[in-house]
Amino acid sequence: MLAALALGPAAFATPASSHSCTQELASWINAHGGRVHLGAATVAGLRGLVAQRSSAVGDVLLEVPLECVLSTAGDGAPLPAEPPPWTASLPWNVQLALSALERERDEHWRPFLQSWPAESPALPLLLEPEALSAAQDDAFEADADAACFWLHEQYLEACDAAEAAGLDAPAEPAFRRALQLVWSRCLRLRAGPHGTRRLLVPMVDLANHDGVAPAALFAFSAAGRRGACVRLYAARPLEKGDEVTITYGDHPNAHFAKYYGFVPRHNPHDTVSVALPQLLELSGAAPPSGACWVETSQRVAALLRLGSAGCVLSARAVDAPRLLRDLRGSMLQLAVAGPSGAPARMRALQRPPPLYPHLEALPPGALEAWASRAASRASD
Ligand SMILES: C[S@@+](CC[C@H](N)C(=O)[O-])C[C@H]1O[C@@H](n2cnc3c(N)ncnc32)[C@H](O)[C@@H]1O
Repeated sequence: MLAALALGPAAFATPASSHSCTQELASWINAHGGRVHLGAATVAGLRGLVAQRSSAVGDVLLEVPLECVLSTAGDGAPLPAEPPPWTASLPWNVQLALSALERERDEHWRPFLQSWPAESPALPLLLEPEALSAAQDDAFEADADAACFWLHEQYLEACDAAEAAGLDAPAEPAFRRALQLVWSRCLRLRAGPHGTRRLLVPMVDLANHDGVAPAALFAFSAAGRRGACVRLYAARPLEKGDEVTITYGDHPNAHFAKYYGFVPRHNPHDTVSVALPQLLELSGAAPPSGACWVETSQRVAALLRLGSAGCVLSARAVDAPRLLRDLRGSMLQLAVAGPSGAPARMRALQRPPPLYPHLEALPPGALEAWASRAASRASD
């Protein structure tokens, strides 16, 4: 059965005609030489894909020919539907959004683009400041603000590019919706001779995320009925009516919130960056001024891996005893910013950060003792 995976309410209203849309979409893909053994269903307000027949691991559930796929430009062999040349100076996601907007007027693309939701997902950049502050995460709030600003800047850039090409600029609401839908619907794929591309693939973009046990895997294949295509393969045995999910990638929760408008319930890849002063303040042991911490720990940052126990939206709400317990537990890794002062999360992405020797194996009580020593130094 279709599992309700959403943590929050449905991200967007699914149009009433959504299922006739997806039938038309399937016919369109078939008419271009594809194969569709999937349908759409809505459970608890969330539309997703369902298997139309039972399948074994490795069975092809869906095959979408490349002429039905919108792609970014790339260095490899060209793909049939790359963005219009006048968008070339813009970031890849803006190019894809403008490509989709331009093709909305093209009859060929109607079955695909009308299957998109009327509204974009409830992304943090759309939230009012009061709603954002409920996340209790300054970095998350700042990032949402920056995304809002970035989107407006991109709109102005897109208008300039359109004007230089002698075209009408898109309306800002349509541009924003298209870009937000591109964020939440595109795949990054190694596409054989076409190189690595970001693609908007009809029907695949109806698959919801399951990062723990996705039902299907997507891949480029040169062996479609009519040549190259994107395929969905069954990743486990499926019965008719089972939800067909994919994984959107090993991202932390902040990434899911920012680009997809939801936070997975179980996410083994979630990480939260916490500066040591903040960590100690949370523990209730450090003085609120924190100046002493910043000096003594030289902008020490912690990379906190909470596993399925937490998410970025509630990280600061975690109670101090549990935080301290986690600190000693194996789920937690502490990393330290080096002399460059770069945040631990950024360094961790580049290469494994050196572990801070004092924190590597933290004995019970050590953190509290450290906190109280620093607190007494701060009050001297
Ligand atoms: C690629 S679309 C998936 C299909 C989408 N449900 C639809 O009806 O078009 C991605 C969007 O689906 C929703 N979504 C996907 N997986 C989800 C999940 N596990 N929980 C909640 N919402 C999810 C989010 O709104 C996300 O931005």
